[in-house]
Amino acid sequence: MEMTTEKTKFMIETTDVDLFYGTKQALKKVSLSIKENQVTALIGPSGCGKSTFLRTLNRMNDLIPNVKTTGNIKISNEEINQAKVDLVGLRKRVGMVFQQPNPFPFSIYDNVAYGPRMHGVTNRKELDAIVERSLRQAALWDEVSDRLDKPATGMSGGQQQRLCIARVLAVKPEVILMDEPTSALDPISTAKVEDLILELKKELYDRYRDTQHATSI
Ligand SMILES: Nc1ncnc2c1ncn2[C@@H]1O[C@H](COP(=O)(O)OP(=O)(O)OP(=O)(O)O)[C@@H](O)[C@H]1O
Repeated sequence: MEMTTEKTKFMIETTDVDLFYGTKQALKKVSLSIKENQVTALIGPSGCGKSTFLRTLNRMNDLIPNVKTTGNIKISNEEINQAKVDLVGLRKRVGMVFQQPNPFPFSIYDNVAYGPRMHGVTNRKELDAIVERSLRQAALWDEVSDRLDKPATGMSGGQQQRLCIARVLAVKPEVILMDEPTSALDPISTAKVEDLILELKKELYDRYRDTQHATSI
């Protein structure tokens, strides 16, 4: 069932986005509008620029030397492709999950609490609640609630990827970018992550509906 708000708006709008790695052009005039409250997949041949495009949406390409991006990129109607944008704040709003699960070498709890702590949450009860909510949303709570203090690196690959999703959810992003999040996983873990993506669409839509604060994946 397609879910729409009464007034559906675009969460992401790009206009004429060009991107160069040095002299090599990887994106040419990409103009795209993506609605809120939905899961949108980008499909294309290897090397066509899918990952590059995703990274323009939270300015991750800025971390790569000699990258030049031009054009307009709006998230929730706010232009993000300009110097004055607060990149920490942007990456809180636009979270990212990568192909390889990349948990920090900390405990399961500290992985999820990392983002909220970075954004100023210090109260233990509040952090406990965020960690539980995020792990439940990532369909991981039942598997790890009795070993939150254990290293995240001891989890299976599929669990690690769901932990990375929980880590993103902990800071309540508006958009979650996932770059082939199941390609390194076995078929059972892949099915769990795919189910989770559809569950999240429904749950986050319900959660944010009242505040008109939506999440796109
Ligand atoms: N850091 C980089 N420096 C130089 N060129 C790069 C860099 N990253 C990607 N490219 C080039 O940009 C183009 C787009 O790459 P990108 O990884 O975005 O494609 P993709 O569609 O995600 O591919 P795949 O499906 O294989 O992951 C490719 O030609 C690639 O070689």
